Amino acid sequence: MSAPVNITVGSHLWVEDPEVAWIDGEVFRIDGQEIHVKTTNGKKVVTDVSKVFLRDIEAPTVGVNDMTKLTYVHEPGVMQNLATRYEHNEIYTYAGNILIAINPFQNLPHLFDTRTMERYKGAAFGELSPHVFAVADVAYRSMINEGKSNSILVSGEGGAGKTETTKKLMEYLAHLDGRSGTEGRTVEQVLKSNPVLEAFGNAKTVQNKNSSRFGKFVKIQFDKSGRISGAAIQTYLLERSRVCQISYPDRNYHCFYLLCAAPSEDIAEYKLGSPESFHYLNQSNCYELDGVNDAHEYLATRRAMDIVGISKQEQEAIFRIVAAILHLGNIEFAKGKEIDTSVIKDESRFHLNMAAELLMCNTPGLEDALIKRVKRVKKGNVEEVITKTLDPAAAVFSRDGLAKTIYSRLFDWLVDKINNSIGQDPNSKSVIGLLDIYGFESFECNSFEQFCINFANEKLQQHFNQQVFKMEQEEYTKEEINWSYIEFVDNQDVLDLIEKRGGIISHLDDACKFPKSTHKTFAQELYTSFTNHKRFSKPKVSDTDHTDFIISHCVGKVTYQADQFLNKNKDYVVAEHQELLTASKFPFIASLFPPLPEESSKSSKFYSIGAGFKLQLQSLMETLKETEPHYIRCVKPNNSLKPAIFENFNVINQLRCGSVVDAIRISSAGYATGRTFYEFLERFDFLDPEVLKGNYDDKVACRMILDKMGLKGYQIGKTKVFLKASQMAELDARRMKVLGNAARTIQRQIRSHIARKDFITLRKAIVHMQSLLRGELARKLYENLRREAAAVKIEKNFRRYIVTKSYIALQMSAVTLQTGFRAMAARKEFRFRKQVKAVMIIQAHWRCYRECSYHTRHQIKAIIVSQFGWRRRVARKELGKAARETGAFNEEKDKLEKKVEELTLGLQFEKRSRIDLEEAKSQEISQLQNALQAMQLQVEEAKNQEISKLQNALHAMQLQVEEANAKVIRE
Ligand SMILES: Nc1ncnc2c1ncn2[C@@H]1O[C@H](COP(=O)(O)OP(=O)(O)OP(=O)(O)O)[C@@H](O)[C@H]1O
Repeated sequence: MSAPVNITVGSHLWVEDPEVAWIDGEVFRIDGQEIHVKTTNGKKVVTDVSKVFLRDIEAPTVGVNDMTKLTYVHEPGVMQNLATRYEHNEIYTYAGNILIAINPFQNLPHLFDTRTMERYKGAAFGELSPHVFAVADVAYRSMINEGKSNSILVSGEGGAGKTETTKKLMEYLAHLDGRSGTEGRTVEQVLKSNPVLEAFGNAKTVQNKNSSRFGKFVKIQFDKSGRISGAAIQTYLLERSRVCQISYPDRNYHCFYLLCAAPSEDIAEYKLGSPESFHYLNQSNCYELDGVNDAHEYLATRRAMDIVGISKQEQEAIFRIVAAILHLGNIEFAKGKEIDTSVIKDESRFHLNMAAELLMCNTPGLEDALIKRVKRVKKGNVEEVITKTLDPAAAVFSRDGLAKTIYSRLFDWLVDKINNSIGQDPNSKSVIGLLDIYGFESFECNSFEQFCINFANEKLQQHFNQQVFKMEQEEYTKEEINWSYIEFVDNQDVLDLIEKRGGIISHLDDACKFPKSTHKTFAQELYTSFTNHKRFSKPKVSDTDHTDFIISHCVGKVTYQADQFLNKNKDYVVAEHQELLTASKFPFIASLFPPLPEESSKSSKFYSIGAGFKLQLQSLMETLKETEPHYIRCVKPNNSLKPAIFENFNVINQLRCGSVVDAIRISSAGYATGRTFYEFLERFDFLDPEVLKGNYDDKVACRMILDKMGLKGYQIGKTKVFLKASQMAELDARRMKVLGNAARTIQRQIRSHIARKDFITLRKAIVHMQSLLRGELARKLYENLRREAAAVKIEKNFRRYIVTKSYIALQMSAVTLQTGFRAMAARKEFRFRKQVKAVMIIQAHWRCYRECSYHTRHQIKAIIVSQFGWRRRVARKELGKAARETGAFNEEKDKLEKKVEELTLGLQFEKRSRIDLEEAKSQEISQLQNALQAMQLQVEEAKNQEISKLQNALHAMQLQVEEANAKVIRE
């Protein structure tokens, strides 16, 4: 970092401060090289001009998105910018190619919700505020457009937020995939498997209560159409020592505590107790995590296992092993009767039995595997077997070795199982790799784990350097463009020190192979071999027994304690352990320890963890080299008390570890893109139609395009065009515009063509469908009409039948009635006639009688009259004669008169009786007429009643017929 030269009195500067790293102040005096500054905390500082940095007092109050835009790129400026942004909850900032992600230590849901993902989908890089989604989107688009695999390297110190960031990246890629349901579940499966991996691979550390104790590289595979088609998780270097050794405030792997908090039936089955009762857990007095309920987590882990496809039996087996490891840890050893021998303490027998029961191997077998070693010594042609009992310390070592071996095999099994459940796509050509690997570690006590972690980080740093600095700058030189070189720390020498033949790892392997080696001889070897190595040193301590050594890593010096290096580097399964576990009656355990070939099963074969890790890293680097890298550097603020969070050296160290400041410089000074003329023309030739028409040399054509676009400050090398990120962005924007227009025109044409084609097909289909439908409708209509006509006909016939039937019935009844009436009338007539005849006869007789009597009377009368006359004449004659005889005559006359009078009276009486007879006759006739009339009325009434009954019946019948018709029509 070079100091500014244009400093005057009144300039605002950053000066170093022993407490807060950098503090700002104002220059009040300049004495040659000495600068006098009044700092904002009221101090007056005198410092050298080379140790101060100009402060941009006009810097935006909310900071800048991309630190290449900072007026002054230097450490305090970068720190200030990050701190300002962090205060505004802006946790992401670009530093050239790198995304700096500061751990917010709080949930910021608005930053990661689906709407935010949608916004970043396809958005041009830099268009929106910096975000982890933008990095994932760029990687995805680059993979799709360039057909090249991409990788996102997430680094940072423990607890900086690497794992969380990786999860967000996966969530975004799953969102881009946009599928739900059973398809496209790959990334979700990876995400869902996290709780399982975390339960077995994460633990509480000083820095992070959920620290991943293994490195992870998740390869997300894509098919030709850019859809996720598979994924694979590769894990690195699980911290095995943690299983047996922890110190406050760390915890062991979460799974042990989860099992101790399991439901009572599980606890009873595995004969477990509280974590305090187990040696592997009670070495640290920390058992619980703030805000975490282990009982709930146990169930959540079980659920996650279900999702990942780990069967219930497998889950039982897994937790059985975890319980067995806890019991193993409680086996203690006492000195045996013979010197340098050991026996299992009586009070540990319970745990020995439990461990044997859970591992399903016989107890004496386990006891022997823990404390006895069998050696085969060849004497001539005879092989002699010597059994040696281990001393207590070696037995403890053997016990811990067994626990670690079982645990690491279990972890590897889990990773394999998860990979099988996710599924890989063998045909996938494009991959996005997400690397979540531990950052540089430098503690008070650094052992083999820190050595490996820091080795991995040196490797990644080299990869980063090669990508960002070395290759780029080498290319500028090769292309002979105007370029001022930026110094960067090349770490090849550190890597040589560690991994090269004759380096620390090979010394370590040699020491491991040589039975008499100790950590002291190993350290001594290192001291002598690397006395003059500028990256290696020996601490200046008076203690001659110490075995520490210092490596000057690219981020600073780290002192390692070599005393556990040999033990920790050895990965082998003791032959006795292997034999015991292979013979386990528990198939799951036996499958974790498949039988070894005959010769290797007899002795324990050593496998170097360091060398294995080196190979793993080499393969990882090979993979990364084939990908387009993107970097995310996670930073962990010291505390959450804003704004003082950055006023500490730790954060500065993290930025230095990531070479953040240098990366910003190179990004702002360098050229983000260098493309060959061919590539450039292939991408941008259509920006200048003249280039397309003419037959220009590639270099000239490139220049023509760049000039036409009005770009300044680009460089044209021997074979490549070099552009700054902003220029590339400008060209890309224009390209996108032209392509967009062209695409729109093509789309318009194609859409109209497709639409027309679709329309014609649709119309044809519709017409066809219509004709089919119409035919169907007509057929239906015809059928309906036919049915209707049939119904009408049936109805008609039915009605006719009903009506005819009722008519016939009516007619019959009418005829019957008529017959009845007629018969009655006839009888009546007959009776009447008979009566009339009788009456007439009576009348005739009566008249006859009357006439006769009249005649008789008149005859009598006439006779009488004529008699009277005669007699009168006779009388007269006699009267005359009497007159002559007078008296006699008068008397006679009186007598006669009396007789006349009597006759008159008789006549009157006769008349009166005749009248009476007449009256009686007329009365009888009127009575007969009345009776006839009444009879006629009765007949009429009966007839009417019968007719109305018939009519009602007819009406009801008609209703029935109509109803039947309606039913037929409805059907
Ligand atoms: N983006 C984020 N939003 C909210 N909290 C976060 C975020 N990133 C990290 N954290 C918090 O920081 C803690 C540590 O994060 P994480 O486990 O990702 O760190 P790490 O870098 O992977 O650590 P280690 O190397 O120890 O595994 C998380 O448990 C979480 O509480």
